[in-house]
Amino acid sequence: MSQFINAVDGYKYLKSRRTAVLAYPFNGGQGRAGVELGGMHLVEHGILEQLKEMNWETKFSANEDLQTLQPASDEDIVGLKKPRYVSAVTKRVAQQVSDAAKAGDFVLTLGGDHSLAMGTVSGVFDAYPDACLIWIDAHADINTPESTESGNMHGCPLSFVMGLAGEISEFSWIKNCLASDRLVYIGLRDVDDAEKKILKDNNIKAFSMHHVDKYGIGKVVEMALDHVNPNRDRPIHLSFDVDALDPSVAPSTGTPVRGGLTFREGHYICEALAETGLLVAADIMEVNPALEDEQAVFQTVQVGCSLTRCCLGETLL
Ligand SMILES: NC(=[NH2+])NCCC[C@H](N)C(=O)O
Ligand SMILES: [Mn+2]
Ligand SMILES: [Mn+2]
Repeated sequence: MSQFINAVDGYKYLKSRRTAVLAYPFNGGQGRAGVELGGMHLVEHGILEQLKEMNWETKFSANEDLQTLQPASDEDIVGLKKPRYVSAVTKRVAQQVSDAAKAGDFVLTLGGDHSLAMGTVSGVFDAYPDACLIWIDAHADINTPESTESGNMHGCPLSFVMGLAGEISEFSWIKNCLASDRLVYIGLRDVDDAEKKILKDNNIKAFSMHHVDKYGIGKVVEMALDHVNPNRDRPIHLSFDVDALDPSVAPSTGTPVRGGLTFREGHYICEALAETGLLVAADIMEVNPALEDEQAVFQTVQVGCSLTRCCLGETLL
């Protein structure tokens, strides 16, 4: 395709075969300790070497100093927990993601909890305003400050980037960058009543596990792309919460829900998106190595690494 003058090995929007790997040791968007260790576990499991082996140059940021962004006091705002900490961290995420995307790198974000996506989505859409977002999750993560029952901001990131969260001065840096027809979900099975109303009112396309069973994952990914990317020309941001996978596949995560994607369905999604040549960024979120036994942690970290490699083309022939 001639419009993609910088096409790099099938990745049409990248300027070189380089991945910016951004790890964020952050757990402030939810209540369970350990999720801050997820990204480094993927690194210790060898994700950087694996990508090098696949001929990707990697540029790694560990963001070990995130704690310094935590304010001394952080009172709830409209029921949101740790709002200032989440805002400060995700603001940094947005800047780093935007810089890397503008440099033409593939942006790989390793969480940490899913509130980090306030930053990744802000950053990707700053660099690529025409992008679309594919959100793989058991949950919709679109609660507003008013609708959230838990107050955990990992259940809210999408309402902030879609302009549904209302005016909160602490989050005034976040732009309404994501239109409702540029978002599609796959894997949903635990959606709050208030979130169902938000999805309906805003006409947001969602493929639940029911649809995966009904149509099969191949057809679901095709329908998802038809919705957000009908001409197959927009950059794609994939945000993958490992709790989309069945707990038998990815047990070490903070909010597991039974009846999830199989190992192959999860990998198929990553492969099919890599195959479009339009993928510019991927988030691998909510791996919590403090949960379940050693074997479960190994399995979850391993699956996080293999999903990542599929996004970067490992299994394409
Ligand atoms: N990223 C996640 N695992 N989110 C879980 C969110 C659960 C629930 N809907 C909430 O808002 O608290
Ligand atoms: Mn989830
Ligand atoms: Mn999530």
